[in-house]
Amino acid sequence: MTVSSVRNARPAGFPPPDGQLCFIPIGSLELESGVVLPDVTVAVQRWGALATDRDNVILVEHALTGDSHVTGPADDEHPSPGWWDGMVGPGAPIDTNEWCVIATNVLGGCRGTTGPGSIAADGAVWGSRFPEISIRDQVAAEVALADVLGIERFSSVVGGSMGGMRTLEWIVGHPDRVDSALVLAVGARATADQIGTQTTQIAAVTSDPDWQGGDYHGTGRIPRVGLGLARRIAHLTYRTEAELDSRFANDAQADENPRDGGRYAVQSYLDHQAEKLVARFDPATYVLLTEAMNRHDVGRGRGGVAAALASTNVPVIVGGVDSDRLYPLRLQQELADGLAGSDRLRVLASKDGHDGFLTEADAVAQLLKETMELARAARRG
Ligand SMILES: CC(=O)SCCNC(=O)CCNC(=O)[C@H](O)C(C)(C)COP(=O)(O)OP(=O)(O)OC[C@H]1O[C@@H](n2cnc3c(N)ncnc32)[C@H](O)[C@@H]1OP(=O)(O)O
Ligand SMILES: N[C@@H](CCO)C(=O)O
Repeated sequence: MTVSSVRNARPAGFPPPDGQLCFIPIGSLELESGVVLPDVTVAVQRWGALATDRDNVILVEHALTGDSHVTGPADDEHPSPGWWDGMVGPGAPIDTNEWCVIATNVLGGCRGTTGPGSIAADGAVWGSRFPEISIRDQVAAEVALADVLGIERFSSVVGGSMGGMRTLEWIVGHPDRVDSALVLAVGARATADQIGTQTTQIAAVTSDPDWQGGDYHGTGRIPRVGLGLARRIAHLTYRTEAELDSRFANDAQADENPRDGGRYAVQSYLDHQAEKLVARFDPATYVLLTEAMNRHDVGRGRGGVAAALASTNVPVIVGGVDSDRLYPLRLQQELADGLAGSDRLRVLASKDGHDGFLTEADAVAQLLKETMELARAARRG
């Protein structure tokens, strides 16, 4: 569907405005690989009212293990509180008195959008038959969703980490449909270090005997041990050496002795992070999305990173965390230098490393407010 035909499209079943989870069919999706994925459904939440001419919509993009639940408490539908709780709402940095905010669960996800744990047309779980996807495919699903909802342009697209990858793909691949953006804690392409740690995480999951080639759904055996190991490896890359040492040093976990089969405090902490993820996340989605991040390269098929970044002039705020060892600041500096719509790099000071894009609420709020200024200026036009 072209942009001009979207302008007059009638939104069928626009998501309710109260953050309630709803499911929107978007039809078939042709992937970058040429494979056609049929009957795709996207899980969506919405906050705030849609303006009459639909020119006030903000798209918020979640990271690897997030979902559409950007804000609000945990409840029956949402096992965790919103991952940017307080950033969206009346009077919040993305003020729903002004903006209509939409968040999706990513293509390939396990929180309502079609993914490897979904049922295919033959009535069986997709499992290992689910095709490989790219970050660009994830954005293609969101473009199709926007078409279905009759949203011609987003006033802003914002996200960090894997959400930042999708935001970048939006402004480079669809600059005519985005008025402004916030790109946080990410780079233009996957680095060797990221691919190294991420392929190791994938190996942890797929070498679990319960993985069963990816066809474990419905067997009663889930590769929980492998996913837990992957999360422990990942979590270490999300934090910093200094923060971990200041919290845990070489302490034993309370009432345990590592010399006697007990655990270190940091070991117990990682066990806890692993248990929490295993309780809420599908291992096949973890593998699929991690491989999509390995392939992230905004320059692919566009003449390389520099040409891709130079090809868009969407006004954009680029931010990074000073202690991020997974997505170090040099990667955001490259974005800030290469994107014509960026004036300079914003640096968030944090002890938390990559997770700073989730934990540094005041600094993130400030960047969101700056981004909303860009969106407002474009809306005033
Ligand atoms: C972008 C997204 O969408 S992701 C979706 C939400 N994000 C996640 O779930 C990511 C996984 N978690 C994280 O990355 C981080 O925990 C964050 C970013 C959510 C929060 O970071 P912080 O506030 O710094 O929390 P921190 O890393 O200290 O973890 C605290 C938890 O560790 C537990 N903990 C601390 N020390 C120990 C220990 N020695 N042994 C066991 N557990 C411990 C705490 O009890 C707390 O548990 P709880 O989360 O169940 O309440
Ligand atoms: N804590 C984040 C890290 C990845 O950006 C997540 O779990 O999605």
